[in-house]
Amino acid sequence: MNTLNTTVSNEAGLQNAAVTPAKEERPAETVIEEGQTVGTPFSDDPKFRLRNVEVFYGADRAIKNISLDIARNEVIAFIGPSGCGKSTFLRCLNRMNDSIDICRVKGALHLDDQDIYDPKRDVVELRARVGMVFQKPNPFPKSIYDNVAYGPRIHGLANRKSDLDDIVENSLRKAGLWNEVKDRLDATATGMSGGQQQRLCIARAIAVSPEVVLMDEPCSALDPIATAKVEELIAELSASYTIVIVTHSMQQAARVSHRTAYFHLGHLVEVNDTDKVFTSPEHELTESYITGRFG
Ligand SMILES: Nc1ncnc2c1ncn2[C@@H]1O[C@H](COP(=O)(O)OP(=O)(O)OP(=O)(O)O)[C@@H](O)[C@H]1O
Repeated sequence: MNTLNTTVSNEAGLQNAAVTPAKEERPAETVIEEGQTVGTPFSDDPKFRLRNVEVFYGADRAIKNISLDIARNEVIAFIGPSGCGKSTFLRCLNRMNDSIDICRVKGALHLDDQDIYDPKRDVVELRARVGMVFQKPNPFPKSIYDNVAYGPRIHGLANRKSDLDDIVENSLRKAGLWNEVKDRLDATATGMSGGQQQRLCIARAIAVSPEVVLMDEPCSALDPIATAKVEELIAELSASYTIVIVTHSMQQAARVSHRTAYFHLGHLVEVNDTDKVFTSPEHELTESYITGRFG
């Protein structure tokens, strides 16, 4: 395995010196061994098997030799300082990085033993299996009904109007939104509150029966009440789906996830059960981050 010792003081210092002068107390001698994640990055029942993943934006390497399994039906949280590569790594899982011209992904990335980056792979079908919810709710400027019906329609999941009605109702129920919107399904989605819009986007993602839902800071634009609703929803959805969530809120990671992965400067430093990460992290850098010494 390619090993590179990187003193964090140098690398992080260069990147953060201008913006975080008060938080420079990180352990000066901490060394990140590239590709050497501590804890439990692997699983006996992986949904995703990701090996030696590297992501480049032009010549810049944003993800550095990361290997990780994401287990079936687990909720795993990605945490770490801004710019450490959480979103970039998340977007590899359904090839959302394909739309960025200068982005190149290397390594072996498998979903149920199928190569995600197989050139013959149908990316539309992949994204139906691996849905995504973004930071800002992004409903289509259409009715509530049409937002949820959109995916099932383009994937031909319903032959009759009554089947489509059932999918829409079930998805809105699972997203905890049915009772709030059942009498105004024809109203425009952009007139809903931010929290409702985000739950609508979750309903839209699950309407095509995905196996995985990726969430990139899904609550960052929501107030505490709407956040609590989305977190409850994540707990309920985890019975049926594999969920990967990027979050800046350590409290949120602690509340919703089974395992937590700590990223640092493009490295995956530690993956462990969430309780362990927040009570007795194995890596010095994880501890520094969760105790607020930097980030
Ligand atoms: N489209 C892009 N073009 C060039 N570089 C990018 C692009 N997107 C991200 N990067 C760079 O890749 C690195 C990782 O960024 P990424 O957004 O994945 O980090 P992050 O941990 O999700 O950050 P944040 O918590 O701030 O959202 C950063 O150095 C960032 O500047």
